[in-house]
Amino acid sequence: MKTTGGTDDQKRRAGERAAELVTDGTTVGLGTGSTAAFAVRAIARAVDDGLDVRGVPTSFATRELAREEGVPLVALDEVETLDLAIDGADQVDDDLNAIKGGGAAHTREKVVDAAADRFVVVADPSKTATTLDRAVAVEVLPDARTTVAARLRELGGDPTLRRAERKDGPVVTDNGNLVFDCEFGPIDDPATLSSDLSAIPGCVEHGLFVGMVDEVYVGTDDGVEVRTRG
Ligand SMILES: O=C(CO)[C@H](O)[C@H](O)COP(=O)(O)O
Repeated sequence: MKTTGGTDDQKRRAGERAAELVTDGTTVGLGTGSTAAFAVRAIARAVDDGLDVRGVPTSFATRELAREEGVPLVALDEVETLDLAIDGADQVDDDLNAIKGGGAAHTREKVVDAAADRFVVVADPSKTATTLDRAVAVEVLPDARTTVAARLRELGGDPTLRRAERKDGPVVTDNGNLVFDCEFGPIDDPATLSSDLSAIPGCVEHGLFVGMVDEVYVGTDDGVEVRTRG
């Protein structure tokens, strides 16, 4: 489920500006998606120039990209905290709450992004909104998909099992689980919805990132707009 309407130039500006935050000795979370990929490539160029960093990938796809580009990696289970995480988003509201999971990587993304001292989202203008209203990705244990779907409907959601492209059947996450895309309409109270989703047995993780983002770098046609929480 890709939801982006931004241009590659906008994404590149955001990703490259965020990569400038990486300094010598930084342990950096490497996000997933086309915008975060620009940051990963920029970090790789800095590594080529002698920068000493350790990247923590948030997905199989990002691990592959970082390896190809030459970013030194450390596994998620080897770090307690990170200095910085740079990640994309599907939507960000005025309070810097975000919806993630368009690449079905939101579970590891949330672990990495939450463990970082500073979490920067890289985005293009199509991702910004006053109120979150995109479908929320919900990763579920396969055997819990029926009960979780029922609980999501009780919360007012309309869940659809995410289907794979170029494979018959559902998307299977890097963790071996399934994903619902759940429409809630405009989300007026993201914090309450986040807590309600987290409380569903069998919900491994959902894509609402509430109160986690420190800054959003929005790449535009002629620069980067920096939004800061508070
Ligand atoms: O949350 C994500 C993956 O799970 C991505 O960061 C999000 O989907 C944005 O991707 P893109 O930059 O390609 O639009």
